Amino acid sequence: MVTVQQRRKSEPRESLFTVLWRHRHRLAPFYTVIAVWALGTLAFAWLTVVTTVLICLFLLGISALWVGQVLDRKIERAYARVVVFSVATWIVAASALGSNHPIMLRALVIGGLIGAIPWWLHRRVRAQVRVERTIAAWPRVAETAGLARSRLTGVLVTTWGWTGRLRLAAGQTARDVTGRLRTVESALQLPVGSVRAEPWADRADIAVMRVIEADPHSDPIHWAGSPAASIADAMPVGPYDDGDVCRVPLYDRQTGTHHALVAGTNGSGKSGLLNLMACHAVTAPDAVLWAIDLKGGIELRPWWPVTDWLSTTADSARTMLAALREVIDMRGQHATKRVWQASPEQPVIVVLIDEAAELPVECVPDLESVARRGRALGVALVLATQYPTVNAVGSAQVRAQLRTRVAFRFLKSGEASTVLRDTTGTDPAVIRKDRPGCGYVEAAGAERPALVRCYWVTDDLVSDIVETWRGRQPALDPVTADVVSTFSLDTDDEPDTTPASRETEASTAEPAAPLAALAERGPATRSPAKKRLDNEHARKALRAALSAAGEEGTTVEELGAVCDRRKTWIYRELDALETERFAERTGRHGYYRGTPRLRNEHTD
Ligand SMILES: Nc1ncnc2c1ncn2[C@@H]1O[C@H](COP(=O)(O)OP(=O)(O)OP(=O)(O)O)[C@@H](O)[C@H]1O
Repeated sequence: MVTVQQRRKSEPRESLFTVLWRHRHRLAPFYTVIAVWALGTLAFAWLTVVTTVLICLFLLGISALWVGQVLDRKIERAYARVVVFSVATWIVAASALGSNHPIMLRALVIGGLIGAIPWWLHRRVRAQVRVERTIAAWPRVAETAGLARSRLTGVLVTTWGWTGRLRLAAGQTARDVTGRLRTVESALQLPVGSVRAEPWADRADIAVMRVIEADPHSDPIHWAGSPAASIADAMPVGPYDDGDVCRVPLYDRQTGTHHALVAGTNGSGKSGLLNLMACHAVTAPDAVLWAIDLKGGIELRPWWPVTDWLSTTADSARTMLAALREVIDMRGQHATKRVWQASPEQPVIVVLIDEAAELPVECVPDLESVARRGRALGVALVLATQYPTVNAVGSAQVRAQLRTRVAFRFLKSGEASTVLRDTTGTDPAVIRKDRPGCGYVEAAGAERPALVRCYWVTDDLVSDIVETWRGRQPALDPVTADVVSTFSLDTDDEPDTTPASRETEASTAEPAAPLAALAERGPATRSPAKKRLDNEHARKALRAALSAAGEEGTTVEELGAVCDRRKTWIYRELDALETERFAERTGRHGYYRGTPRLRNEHTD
């Protein structure tokens, strides 16, 4: 029997060059010192001191920019800048004194040693050294794991571990690697579950191997709050378990909107993801948010000030879907391009539906129609449900249109296939219960079968975003606005004041004239058949309401009810009135009043 030692002896001896290359990260400070000495020698031999200074200043400028771009940690940037500056100073001095001058040599050796210590202690370098050892040991590991003759190449150390390409022997595939992950972990003495493998899309004989040394999913990851520059930008959902960020498109300019199905058991993180999508939609300058929350508004109601339409009951959801269907009809008739081109003048409508299974069955034809035709006409549907059965999402037709799929935790293994098209290597039933927001994502550009932890948007963050973005959403395009204006604004579309609280307010307060008229009219329910005020009358009503609001002022919601318009229209008009100095904000948040100028105009 051949022992490990005998086998090692029989292996061919490596050349000095291979050894120096393999240990390049550990030996980098020595290589740098030699390179600096050589540059000093060249500068002394060929350049004047002035030329050397100019070249060094130029290189210092470039490296300062480069360091700022490449290194994300302050301490790393500081280290790099000190090293670059010291090297430049030494080369300039060497161009005057010569690099073999005893003082220069002493400075180089001492400086090199001082610079090398933080380098050797650095976490990433130590990780790199560990990786180099793994690469060296790979032929033996591969043999033990049944992947003989495979080679580990292109290894990169990441924040969370390392990633490499496994070049497989003829006949081996990525599936062979996934089947042997536990053996590989054992041979490399790594924790269970820390090695992942995925196929390489371009070549069947290459697998991507990832080793996770620190788990990026161990704690909730708060949303960083970056606004979307456009709804056409893919939305960052959260990091995969190797730290790469998963991005999901809600819309793209070539193929239109991407409808989505979000499913998982209760408490698995569906509403969290809807909140993340709401952040994306309300901060994008070319999208408006419509939302149906059939949990009575508990999840999406906080977004109401920045939504264009929020429904919290089955009845108003039915109205919204009927309106959407008509919007699509009209957009289709007026469309000049094959795919809706989102812009602030013609925004995409992002429709979030929480608890889609609660939608009344009468909605199904409208939902089917919107799912089928909305893609090319700027309507993005996102359905969240605990039960991803055909019935829960309306029909097989609707489900077929939901091209983005997100599967959070399920109770049973088989359930994954009701959401994900490809369940190889994924099992949402084994997602840890204490990791809400973890799930598998299938979307254009996000096909990896790896776990993602969605960014978490806290309630405080939702309030902050709503306050910051209030009034900044685009107005609906005229075609859509015309259609929407013929649909009723049900009482539950105005959830800041429940019907009950509105009754109390009406009986206790003494509202200004137009608002009193509203109170007399009762709750703001309109029949779908009733036509709205035209724009001219709505503008007159707005001016009258503002001038009647007195010093106290009035809210956008109340103005919306008086003028028969949604908030985006009111905000746009208020902006114009503010510019003309006819309206102003009172000191109280969200309250507006007419200026003396407007009041005088009205008295006249
Ligand atoms: N991405 C996340 N990161 C961290 N914690 C999360 C995340 N998503 C959700 N949670 C936590 O899990 C809880 C439940 O999440 P959520 O309400 O989104 O679940 P759900 O799937 O919508 O549940 P249900 O179907 O019962 O409404 C949240 O209150 C929050 O504490």
